[in-house]
Amino acid sequence: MRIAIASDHAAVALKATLVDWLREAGHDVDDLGPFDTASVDYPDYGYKLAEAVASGSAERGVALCGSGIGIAIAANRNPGCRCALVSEPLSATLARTHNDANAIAMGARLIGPEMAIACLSAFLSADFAGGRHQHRVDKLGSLPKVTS
Ligand SMILES: O=C(CO)[C@H](O)[C@H](O)[C@H](O)COP(=O)(O)O
Repeated sequence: MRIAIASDHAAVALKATLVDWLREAGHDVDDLGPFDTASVDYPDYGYKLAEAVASGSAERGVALCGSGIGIAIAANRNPGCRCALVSEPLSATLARTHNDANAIAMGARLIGPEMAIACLSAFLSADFAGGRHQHRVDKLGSLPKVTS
């Protein structure tokens, strides 16, 4: 599977760990940066990550920052990106089965590499269940646009 991954400065080390794990598992990885720990702004990398999954250049996305919160908010500004903030594997599975999430966000200052790998593994191995969940996911894409 082609997977895009991006972080901010707080999650560069976790990103490197997950890139290695993904490549060892046979995935094609687009590492969208950053590549050192100089301070950067999570909206810029959430934007890039969302663009990769929304455009179809990546099938799945992984978004990382200190808490996972900021980069998830940024990624979800793109209507083509459904990014779920997770910290344990059941939520990662449900993000796929119920929400058809195409990206997950995790917080490098909140969970360790083993838990992050467990979440990512669960996310990548689960499929969207469809059925009653389909029209709910469809509604996410057709909610009225709020301008104020
Ligand atoms: O968690 C984050 C945003 O939700 C970021 O990764 C940052 O860690 C957070 O904003 C704190 O910023 P800092 O410059 O690393 O103190």
